[in-house]
Amino acid sequence: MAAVEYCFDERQSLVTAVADHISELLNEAIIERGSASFLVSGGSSPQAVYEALAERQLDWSKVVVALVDERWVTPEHAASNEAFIRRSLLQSRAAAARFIGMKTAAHSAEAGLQDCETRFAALPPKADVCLLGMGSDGHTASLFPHGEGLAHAMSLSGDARCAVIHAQQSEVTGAHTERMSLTLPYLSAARQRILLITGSEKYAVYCAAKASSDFMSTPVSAVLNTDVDVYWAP
Ligand SMILES: O=C1O[C@H](COP(=O)(O)O)[C@@H](O)[C@H](O)[C@H]1O
Repeated sequence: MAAVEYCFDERQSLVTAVADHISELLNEAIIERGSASFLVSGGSSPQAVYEALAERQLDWSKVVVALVDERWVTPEHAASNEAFIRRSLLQSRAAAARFIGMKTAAHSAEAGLQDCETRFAALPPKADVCLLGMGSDGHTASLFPHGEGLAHAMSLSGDARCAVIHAQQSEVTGAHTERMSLTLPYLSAARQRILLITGSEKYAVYCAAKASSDFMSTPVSAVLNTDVDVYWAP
């Protein structure tokens, strides 16, 4: 298991390379298995990749797009990852894709967990592509350092796909500490993981995470312990 790094001089080349890689993988999945599943992250880093992907010629009607994590806010909220994916990815050609979000009508993430698990049961045991981001605190998806629920979400013995996380409030989380996340086992089962990182501050966090086995302090370290392609640009 290893992380393979692809470094670029500037962001546009990174965006094109990641969009090329993902569209190839989705296309191969459609040819080989008749459909493709794509696990997507929120955050600021992937926006340009999603906008590029939305224009790619793929049979998007055979693609299921599903979130890796969500803040427990309604899809109308400015901080909603679902809203972000609908705005950036599910446009143009990619509007034909099916979407699985995490926020339910339930008043809390705990109360919504079972419905969320039911939604994600529609996905195959191994999703085809999983695009992850990383926060400057070493979180990925909503696996936040020392978050409540983290040990359960990271436990390799469980077969749950979704988990509730209560992150510790920080500059990174803002007010949105109540989260739903895919579990480490389900993220790790994907046929291909891609970690997208931009900027020198995050590169330093990534290097430290790669050298660490303290998964509770830097959850992204657990992903770096699997086969993952890491794409970086300044
Ligand atoms: O909270 C989140 O942050 C991470 C990283 O986002 P970025 O803005 O630093 O790129 C993201 O991967 C995750 O999906 C999101 O909910």
